[in-house]
Amino acid sequence: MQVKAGPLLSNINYPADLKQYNEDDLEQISKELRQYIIDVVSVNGGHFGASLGVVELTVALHYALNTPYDKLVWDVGHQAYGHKILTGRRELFHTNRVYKGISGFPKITESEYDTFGVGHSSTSISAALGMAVASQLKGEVNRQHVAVIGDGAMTAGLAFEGLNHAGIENSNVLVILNDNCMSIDPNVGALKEYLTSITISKSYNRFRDDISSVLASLSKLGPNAHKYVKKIEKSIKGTLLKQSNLFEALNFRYFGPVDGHDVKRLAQTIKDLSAIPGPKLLHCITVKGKGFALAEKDQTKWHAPGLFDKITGEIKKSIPDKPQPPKYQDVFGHTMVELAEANDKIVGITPAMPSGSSLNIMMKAMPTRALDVGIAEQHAVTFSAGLATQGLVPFCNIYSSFMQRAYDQVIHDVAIQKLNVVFCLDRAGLAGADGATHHGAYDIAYMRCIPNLVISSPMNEEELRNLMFTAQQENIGPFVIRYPRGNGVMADWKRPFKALEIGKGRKICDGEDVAILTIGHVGNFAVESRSELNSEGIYPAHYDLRFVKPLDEELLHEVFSKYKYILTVEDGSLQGGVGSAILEFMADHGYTANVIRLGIPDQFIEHGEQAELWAECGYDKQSIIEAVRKVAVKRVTNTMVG
Ligand SMILES: Cc1ncc(C[n+]2csc(CCOP(=O)(O)OP(=O)(O)O)c2C)c(N)n1
Ligand SMILES: CC(=O)[C@@H](O)[C@H](O)COP(=O)(O)O
Ligand SMILES: [Mg+2]
Repeated sequence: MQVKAGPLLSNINYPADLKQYNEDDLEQISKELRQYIIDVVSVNGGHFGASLGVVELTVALHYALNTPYDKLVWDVGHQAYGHKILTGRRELFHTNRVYKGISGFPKITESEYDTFGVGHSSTSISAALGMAVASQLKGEVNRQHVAVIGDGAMTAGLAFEGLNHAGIENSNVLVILNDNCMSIDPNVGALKEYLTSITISKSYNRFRDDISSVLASLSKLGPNAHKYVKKIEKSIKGTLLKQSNLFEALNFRYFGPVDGHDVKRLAQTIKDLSAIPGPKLLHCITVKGKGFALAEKDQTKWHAPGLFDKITGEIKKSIPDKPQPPKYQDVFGHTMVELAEANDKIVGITPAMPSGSSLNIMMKAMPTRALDVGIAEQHAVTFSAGLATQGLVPFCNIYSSFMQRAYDQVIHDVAIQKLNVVFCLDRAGLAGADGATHHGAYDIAYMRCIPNLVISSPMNEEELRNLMFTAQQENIGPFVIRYPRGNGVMADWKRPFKALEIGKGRKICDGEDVAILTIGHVGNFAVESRSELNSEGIYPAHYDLRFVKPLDEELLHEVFSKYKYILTVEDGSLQGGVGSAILEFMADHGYTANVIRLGIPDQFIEHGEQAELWAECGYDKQSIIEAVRKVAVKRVTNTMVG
């Protein structure tokens, strides 16, 4: 749905248009930009609070900088809607995150203003530094390199690796720390406490005022201004502040805290800072959800609320004809509490996704036994390993695509030492509207090659519970359970726990000619395909593998000795996935059969509804029907039982 922009915003297609306006118009432009984001996101969905919080910062940056010559890098990118609207995509913004529409994150192929593709957090400082060093090496002059990073993203080790390096490079990098005290859930950790303390500390406020007056006089001082700043800095700050300010100690010049909603002052400050060479950090205080009262009040709920009524703030729920099964994440959350009540060794860990993983259910019920460790996947894994060395049973819940960050930790800290860590990989498979950066496409392939791991995937909620129950038993070793974004299939999922035999799959039905082998939730697509195929006289067998590793060899010997065609279906990359494992089994045991593999092809899949993407990749119900039809022989009658 197309939405009309306000009178000033409708004249702005690119930053050059913005620059035609007077500084005094920036407030009105910010107002219209904020309203435009509200208007579109309310009917289209997407991330919300983060973009509202940086409206003024976005306007100020594009007003003060010379983008795209100056390089502006957004961290995570979920806050970059204003940036998209001001850089040639206002008219397209209604297609944000829609299948074949524009991406919800900055993307290098989408616009020259998107300097770096993002989606995963905490990359901005390293990327901006890389650009700044490249500028130096290429002899480019007067180019600014700006990283805008949130306080949540700043909790990651990667952000500190970037700061640590930038502090000795003397490159032209400005880090803007967008501090709203929030990650998706409230931000956590000692850094957050430090940022709060410098925000309220009197000496820093005094320091901020001193710096502000220096900056105010800068424009009068001309091109040699930075020399004066250095001199004054020396006398104001001395070693005392350097020692007491984390960023100063890392050789950054620290400015702030400043009001991140005072657009005019922000624009002036950014212009002034551009005249100062070397690494600088501007600490901006903003409010996530700014300008939409409910979003300011419940910032977690309004991080990405779905569709809503922009007047009443009512979040719209699509009303299904029948009650929906629960989300896999909620089954995980409730089951954690049940298991932890019975087993006091269990601990829950999430790197900054309490709501997304539903570990918040356990955090509420057992606050000392469920921990949010910040956006720190590597730490989450090694911390879990540490817990496991002491006989505890950590359930470390990480979205499949974010687990890519912690690969070495899985191998080096957990698998080699065969520690009892349970990895619950949520959002495994195609994640939907977040697109290529967030699809959990690779976990099967990248985990399958690691010795000592058990890798499993439940076909429904009961299986998820039973796999969790199985994984927490003593001396099981590292255990991976992968499950997708969204709902399961069972109304009555809360059934008594049952231990599953590791490496054992199950036969769902016998058949003729073709055997379908599935792993995880996509097994339901095969079940759904059956009635249509049966009505045509086609009767494929169906097996749910349940374990990717170890494979159920007995089951596979049965399949290869009975069926001519074997169709594998997985919600993961074909390269190195379950289908590949079946081909390896076939080669290792000298079988010959026609193995047809359905899954994610060797390309990055863009954004859209999950169902659209499953169809595009060719492993939804319809694709299974078509693949089986191509090879199966039609029978007039059949005696097979389902
Ligand atoms: C590596 C990684 N882990 C987790 C996430 C999920 N995530 C997206 S935004 C976000 C919170 C970011 O907080 P902050 O940087 O402060 O930005 P804000 O939303 O507050 O503006 C998280 C945890 C991610 N995108 N990347
Ligand atoms: C930007 C980001 O990484 C998160 O906000 C992500 O979009 C969450 O995804 P879910 O909605 O699947 O929790
Ligand atoms: Mg934040």
